[in-house]
Amino acid sequence: MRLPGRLSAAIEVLNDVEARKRPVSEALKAWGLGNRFAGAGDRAAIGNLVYDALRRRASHAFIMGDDSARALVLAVAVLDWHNTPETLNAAFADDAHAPAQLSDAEIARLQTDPTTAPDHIRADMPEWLVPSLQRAFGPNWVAEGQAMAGRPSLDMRVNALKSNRDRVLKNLKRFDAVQTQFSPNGVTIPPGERDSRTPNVTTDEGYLKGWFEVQDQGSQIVAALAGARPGNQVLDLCAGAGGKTLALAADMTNKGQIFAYDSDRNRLAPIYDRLKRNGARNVQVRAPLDGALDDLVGKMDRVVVDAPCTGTGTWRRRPDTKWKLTPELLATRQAEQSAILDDAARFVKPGGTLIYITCSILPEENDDQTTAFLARQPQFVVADIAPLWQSSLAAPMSPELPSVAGGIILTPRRTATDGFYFAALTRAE
Ligand SMILES: C[S@@+](CC[C@H](N)C(=O)[O-])C[C@H]1O[C@@H](n2cnc3c(N)ncnc32)[C@H](O)[C@@H]1O
Repeated sequence: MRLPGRLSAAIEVLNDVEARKRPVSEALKAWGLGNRFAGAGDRAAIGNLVYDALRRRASHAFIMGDDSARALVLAVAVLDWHNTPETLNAAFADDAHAPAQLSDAEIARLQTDPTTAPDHIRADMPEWLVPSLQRAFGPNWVAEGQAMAGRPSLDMRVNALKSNRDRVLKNLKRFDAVQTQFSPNGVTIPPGERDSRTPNVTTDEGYLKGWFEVQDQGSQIVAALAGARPGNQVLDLCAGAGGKTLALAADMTNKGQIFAYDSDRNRLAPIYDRLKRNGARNVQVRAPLDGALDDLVGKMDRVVVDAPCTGTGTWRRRPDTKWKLTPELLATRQAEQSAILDDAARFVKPGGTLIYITCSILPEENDDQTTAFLARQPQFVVADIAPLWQSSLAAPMSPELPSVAGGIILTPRRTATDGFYFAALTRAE
């Protein structure tokens, strides 16, 4: 397929997402199944167009004066992929699968000065979140939003139980993988431009042998900050598929014990295979049964709460969810978070630490939760993150990261990672 056909396909996929209210990944998959002539390169390019269109939906719709799928895709083709309207129209004239020619009105709209847009549109953020973003980032909130509308890198955590970073870098040299800035075990492949394909590293023999896991550097940083050390007793209370569990097991060099729990069996299911592939032998998976964790009360050195959240920190990867978030969903997640924090507190032994993590940038899910928890549970105090950072990570902590309540916030703009919140809460002796 040439670019005109790929643009038409991207328009079709976006219309399908809108009409059927289906997740974009599903719509892309369905398009691929219905158009088997399209090769891997075509599917990657169409995916890039669709995701780019959703990442900058508000600012591109402002420029075009139109938020239709066609307007968004044309804006990506010209403004992000640097085609000119003239070359597009010439290519469209030659291609039976092309969208209709760009009209004079569309070409004129593409000249719109984006700096004339209201702030939330320049930031490509839902307007109702502006007060939250201002609270989290002060005057930098527009720049933070703009960075959140970019493409993410592909990050991997080297599994020190089975390999080392030099070996993995050598193995992934063909993808131009380089070391991550902060995570001492991280490897990253920078995001490509336009129709570049993200490599499927999960077919690499190194991955299959358990040498590395795909994990955003932000997730690696917060797992490292959790400070799990060999010999510790650790409860990973929201273990899900085990991304953090595996990192904790490696930091503990398989010594001590991790208890991995999740209230959702389906989410927990992949952890068994992943533990095997990673050679993580100090993890006991606890299935969600009544009383499953009763024997752990008051005994844990670390309790990690990687809480269910709105996922606002991952909007570069799942930009469709940016426009679907509602105040009701946020309120639901907040209620879950405070209940889980209170549940988690009972497992922490005196002198132990409760680690609170979200992949959200919203203060309602972050500092507000920390502050409210400390008020409800006065036997906990917030721990200083600076020494944790210094002893666990490869580059200094930027003074921008600390939040008002004593946590830190990572973002694409600050750390070239997904958005994450981390707070360490220590129980008095
Ligand atoms: C952010 S995800 C965890 C991701 C995982 N730690 C990782 O690194 O791959 C949050 C998880 O919390 C789980 N969860 C939600 N409510 C819970 C509860 N009350 N107790 C334990 N887990 C819960 C969800 O099922 C979900 O898997």
